Amino acid sequence: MLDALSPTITLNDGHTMPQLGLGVYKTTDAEATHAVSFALQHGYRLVDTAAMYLNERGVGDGVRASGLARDEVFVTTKVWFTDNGYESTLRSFDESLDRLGFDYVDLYMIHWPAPRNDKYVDTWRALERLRDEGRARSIGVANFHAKHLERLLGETDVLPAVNQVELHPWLPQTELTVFDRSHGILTQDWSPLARGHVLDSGPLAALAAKHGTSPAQVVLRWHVQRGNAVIPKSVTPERIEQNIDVFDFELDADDLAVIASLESGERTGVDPDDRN
Ligand SMILES: NC(=O)C1=CN([C@@H]2O[C@H](COP(=O)(O)OP(=O)(O)OC[C@H]3O[C@@H](n4cnc5c(N)ncnc54)[C@H](OP(=O)(O)O)[C@@H]3O)[C@@H](O)[C@H]2O)C=CC1
Ligand SMILES: O=C[C@H](O)[C@@H](O)[C@@H](O)[C@H](O)C(=O)O
Repeated sequence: MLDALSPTITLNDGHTMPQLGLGVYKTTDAEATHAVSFALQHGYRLVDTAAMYLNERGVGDGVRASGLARDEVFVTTKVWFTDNGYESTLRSFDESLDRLGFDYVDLYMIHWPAPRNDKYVDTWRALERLRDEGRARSIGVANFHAKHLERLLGETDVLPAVNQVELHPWLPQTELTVFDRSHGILTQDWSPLARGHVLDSGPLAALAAKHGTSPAQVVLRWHVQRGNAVIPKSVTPERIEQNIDVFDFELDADDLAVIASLESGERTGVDPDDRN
């Protein structure tokens, strides 16, 4: 069992969260169990799932199989947008906890604001209640544009701890990251490798050669060096190990300029305003 390899970040509610963790989107229960247990034994301490991934059972089993105690692992899950709304969120949360086999999660997030349904403020009130009850230690949002956050901040009492958004060299989300930070909200980057597609960019191969790393490590180093949290997904043992091995080298200003030149605005997922 390796000690924790990722530094932690203190959230605006005082809890600490590992900066880098494992994503498990598009993995079956069985794949999730293997990947989670392997990752936890190799230095990871955070796993990111969602009701929509249909693998919370596998994630819970992976945590139990790892040999770590529940309180050594930071588990995050999310309410899917079709369950946005007060009562439906409380129900969905109970179902997630049941599938995970835990009596709390470390971070519970609104998966998408789904602005046309106009239920994300009610959803947030349900999360505030879960936080008061201690069943969700921290609460956050995902896929929120600044305008969605502004509305939440204006109408509710508890600040989201995290805004988990699509972010990678093609889509660095600099303005949103600055907005989040100005409110003490930590940006957590999803699809940090643009689902693997950004890794073929020629300039990354040169940076990887310069640092004696892989292109994925260069990209993940860029994420952590910007001060964001990040959740790369892999079910491949060597990649799982490689992806957290990014805390002992530094990208310099020239490297950062090369990565900045990859910005194209291209998303791999939908724009949050279009998901309803
Ligand atoms: N809140 C939201 O709406 C969303 C949240 N997420 C979260 O973010 C996580 C990460 O995003 P995701 O979309 O999965 O995509 P990532 O950007 O993490 O890319 C994952 C892909 O890259 C491959 N890969 C991983 N590591 C390496 C490596 N070192 N070298 C080469 N290829 C590699 C993986 O292959 P393999 O597994 O075969 O090794 C997989 O195909 C998700 O799993 C989920 O937890 C994702 C999407 C939306
Ligand atoms: O967490 C997973 C996501 O929200 C998933 O729904 C999206 O990444 C989707 O595939 C998209 O294309 O936008």
